[in-house]
Amino acid sequence: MSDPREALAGQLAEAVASALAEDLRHQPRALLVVSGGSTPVAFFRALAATPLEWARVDVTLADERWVEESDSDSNARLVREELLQHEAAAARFVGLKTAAGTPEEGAEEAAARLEALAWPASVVVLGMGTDGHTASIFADSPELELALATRDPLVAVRAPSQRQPRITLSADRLHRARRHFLHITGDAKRDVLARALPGDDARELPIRAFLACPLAIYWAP
Ligand SMILES: O=C1O[C@H](COP(=O)(O)O)[C@@H](O)[C@H](O)[C@H]1O
Repeated sequence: MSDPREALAGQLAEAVASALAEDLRHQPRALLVVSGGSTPVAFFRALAATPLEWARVDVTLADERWVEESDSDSNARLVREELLQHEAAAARFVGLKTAAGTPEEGAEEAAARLEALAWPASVVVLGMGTDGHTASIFADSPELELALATRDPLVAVRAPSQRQPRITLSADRLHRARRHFLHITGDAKRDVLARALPGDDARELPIRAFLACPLAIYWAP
């Protein structure tokens, strides 16, 4: 039997590519918002190998750690190394990290970059941590209420549970997409999602902010 996580990544890549192709039939460019972390690597590799009019695709991130792109924790680095390859090398990537020293100082420039993109996004692919966070919307961050409520596109985040400051697309901006996918693997994340589904307090489990809209859940053991 094939590796279930590889198979899941392939199925997700197929669904995302087909959504992008569908939107490209009636608009000049399509926007794809992806998450970082470890889960998306197999998905990025599968998507990068998929034929598509990539030169008409913009890619940005749901969130970023405020680290240099040379840092192994950089989500931009992950996207460049794993997604913007092969067929997908022609896509245009717009990162969230700027030259500013802090996400608070860099948020305005990053927001201006986002405003130049064609919203609504065609697809947002969310991830989720075992603490129920998604993007960089963390239950323990002082910016939690802001990230869930603001109409601003970005929020600078300093969560005590995280080593680095971060920047995240707000829940409102992440909602501005035609299609939402959640990509998770493993029993621990399945159990967190099972706990999140019957409740509605996104301050406890931020993933709940995305359970009230259509969300295609891609899970494998
Ligand atoms: O910190 C992050 O975590 C989540 C999940 O990451 P994973 O390593 O468990 O796959 C991710 O969705 C988010 O973009 C990332 O910055």
